[in-house]
Order: sequence, then C-alpha cells, then structure tokens
Amino acid sequence: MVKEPVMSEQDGRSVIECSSLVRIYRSGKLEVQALQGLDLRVEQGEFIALVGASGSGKSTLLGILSGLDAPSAGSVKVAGRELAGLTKRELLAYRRETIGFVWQSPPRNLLPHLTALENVALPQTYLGTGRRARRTRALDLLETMGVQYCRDRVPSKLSGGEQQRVAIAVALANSPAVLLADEPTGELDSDSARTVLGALRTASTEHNVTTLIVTHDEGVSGQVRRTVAIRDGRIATETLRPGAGRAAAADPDAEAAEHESFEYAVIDRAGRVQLPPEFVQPLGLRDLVKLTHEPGHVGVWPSEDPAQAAPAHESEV
Ligand SMILES: Nc1ncnc2c1ncn2[C@@H]1O[C@H](COP(=O)(O)OP(=O)(O)OP(=O)(O)O)[C@@H](O)[C@H]1O
Repeated sequence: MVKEPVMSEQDGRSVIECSSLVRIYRSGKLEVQALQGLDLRVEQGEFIALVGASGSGKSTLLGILSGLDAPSAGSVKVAGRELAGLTKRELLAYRRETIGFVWQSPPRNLLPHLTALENVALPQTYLGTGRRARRTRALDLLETMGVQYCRDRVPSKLSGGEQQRVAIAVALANSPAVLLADEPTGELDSDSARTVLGALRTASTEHNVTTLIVTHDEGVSGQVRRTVAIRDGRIATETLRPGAGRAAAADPDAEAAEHESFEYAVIDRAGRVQLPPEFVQPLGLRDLVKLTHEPGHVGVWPSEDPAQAAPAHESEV
C-alpha cells in the first residue's frame, strides 16, 4: 500500500501543522470551547511533550490528530494531508497507516487473548503484509523495545511497564509517521515510567517517528527537548532544553546543555503574549507593565519605579 509522503506543502519538513484550530463541544444549550484557535507545528523526527492543566484541551487535540475527532474550524495537516476533508474510509486508513497511538491504561492498548507477538503482528494484516514478514517485524519490534522475552505471554501475564512497551511496538507496527501517546506513564511506578520513556525515545530515534506525548509527569516533560504548554485551548508557552535526549557519553556538550533551558512564550497574530507565572510572580507584575525597546530584545518592567527594577522578562526579537 502506498503512503502519502511525510511532507508539508508549506515548508517541506513539518509533520504536524495545526492552524487556528477550534473545537467546540455542544450539548443542549451549553457550549464548551475546548480548542480556541490553537497553532502548533511539529517538525519531522521531533520528540515533544504536551502539558497543561486538566481541561486545557490536550486530549481534544490528540483526538483530532489521531483522526478520532474532527475540528469545528481551522486546519490540521498531518504528514502533508489535510484531515478535515478526509472521508470515513480515508480516516480509517489514516489511523491504520499514519498514526500510532498509546493510551494511558495498559490494558486498553492490547487485545487480552492474544500474545505480545500476536498483538504486534495484528495491525500489519490491515496492510496486507504476509504472515512471515509480520512475524519477523513483530519480533524485531519487541526486541527494540526490550521485551522479546514477553513474546508468548498474554497481557495479563505482563507488568504495566512491559504492557506499555509492547503497546509501543504495536503502535510502530505499520511504520507510522507520527506516534501519539496519552499519559503513557500515568499508571506506572517511577522505574517503569523511566523505562517506558526510554522505549518511546528509542521508537523516535530508531524508527524516525515524530512523537508527541501528553503528560502530567515532570519526569517526562523535564527530559524532552521541547515541551509545549497548552492553556485554555491554545499553546501558551514552550520550553526548549537543547541538551535533553542527547547521550552525554556520546556528546560532551550534552551534559552541560542539559542544565540549560529556555522558556518561550507564544506571540499571537494580535501581538499578545502570555507571560508564565514564574516570570510574573517574583516581580509582582500586574495590571500595567512598562515596555522598553532594547537592542535586540524587549524589556518588560513593573510599572512602579522601573529604573530601579531588574527587567522582568527579556526576549530576543
Ligand atoms: N465530549 C465532550 N463534551 C463536552 N465537553 C467536553 C467533551 N470532551 C471534553 N470536553 C471539555 O473540553 C475541555 C477540554 O477537555 P480535554 O479533555 O481536551 O482536556 P485535557 O487537557 O485533556 O484534560 P485532562 O488532563 O483532565 O485529561 C474541558 O472543558 C472538557 O470538559
């Protein structure tokens, strides 16, 4: 089966492009705007964490990206395809071929009466892959995830962490362009969570799959290079950690860079920027702030006695 190219018409590298995405839930006279004009771009091979308070719209976004839900307005392109125009049949093919998904709850990811090997082989039948090739690929994926010893066990005989690693192998079975994971470590102890995060990273690097993880777990968000924070249905801030995810032994700069991180705020089309609390609270910024033009950046100052206060926020422009 021929897949659409993993390419955006816009810049040739973005695998996920959400533009002014809106999702409104209606029940009776009530309306909830779960996504309120969200913009997000994720490049080929990126490994990112999506964080945000409960109700901020994370699951809604994942539902749309996975083709299970549709936006009320706006555009969402994955692997170069606009999802809004796809028929039901095309969406089914999209879910089977372009997206791999890992849910929070380990039992939800696997069929209980099939062994780990059979679970990983199953999705490949949708692509018409032959029996021997399915088995070979399933064994390879279980090995990559470090759970080949689980191949003949059914899910009830696996730990939560083992089930999640088998689930990642299932998600990779059809070589998706994008791997989506909704709180994949949410029900695991910290050791298992670390192993599963490592397995996701392996999936991303060895299979070159663009990976987006929704998480509340700071152990996860603190270790990925790019963390995107969603607030009230929009991307509010981003944190970039240049060294995160690089092996220190292989890269002498990685350890130093791991301690360095930059927080970015999103500036919308109207020029609005939402400053994160850790920038606002220490200086008691409220109501009116003073803006100054500085060479190459903008200063944001408390409005009272700005000459004596340190700049509250400086950003390169
Ligand atoms: N099917 C639905 N019908 C009506 N409102 C919904 C529906 N699904 C989500 N919502 C509302 O949309 C908003 C965003 O919900 P969403 O589940 O996307 O948030 P979330 O960030 O994933 O939250 P959590 O971290 O608790 O899972 C919330 O106000 C929620 O109550």
